[in-house]
Amino acid sequence: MYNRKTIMPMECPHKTLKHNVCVCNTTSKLLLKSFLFSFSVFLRFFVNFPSAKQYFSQFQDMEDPEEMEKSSQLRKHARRVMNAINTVVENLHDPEKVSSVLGLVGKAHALKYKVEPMYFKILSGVILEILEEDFGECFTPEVQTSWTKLMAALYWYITGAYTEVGWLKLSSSAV
Ligand code: HEM
Repeated sequence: MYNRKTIMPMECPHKTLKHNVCVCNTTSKLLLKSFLFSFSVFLRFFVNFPSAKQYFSQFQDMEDPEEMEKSSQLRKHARRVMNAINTVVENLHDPEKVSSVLGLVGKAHALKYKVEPMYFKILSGVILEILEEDFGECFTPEVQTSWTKLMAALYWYITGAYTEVGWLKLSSSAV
């Protein structure tokens, strides 16, 4: 069973930076597959940015984090997000695959769920925040740079898909 202390080994073997973007497959895979990690990310995301809940029918009116925790929709989405990011990490050597995975995510969120793209940027910030808090000394400046680049790449591909489908409000409204 993973916990926050064990999902990231003390000596992260991030000697093989891929395209200068990510840490290393082993570390990030363990991390991204960790339920605890994805769960902390999404709880904080929805507690600190409650307007993001508007897209989720099951918990849009919930305020109590303990109640939100039980939502199967929240859990399922957290898992999907981490799986998608993990697929990106595993395919950093293959830009076409990365583009196709994130293109589909972008198009679904623009056309089907109509999510304001700014929420992707906010979510990236929360992911980076929790990584820094939970992994302290393992989150070295080098690792931080890698994750920041990964998050920026994600945002770039996803918003590229938004633009492709004609979503023009990329720098919109307040949260
Ligand atoms: C990197 C960030 C994200 C990734 C990789 C991601 C990934 C996914 C995936 C794979 C699905 C299922 C796709 C489908 O139905 O075709 C999904 C569904 C969904 N996503 Fe995201 N997502 C992300 C961020 C967000 C954000 C920021 C929001 C809103 C604030 C959001 C709202 C939704 C909603 C409402 C659904 C449908 C949920 C349901 O039907 O239960 N997603 N997401």
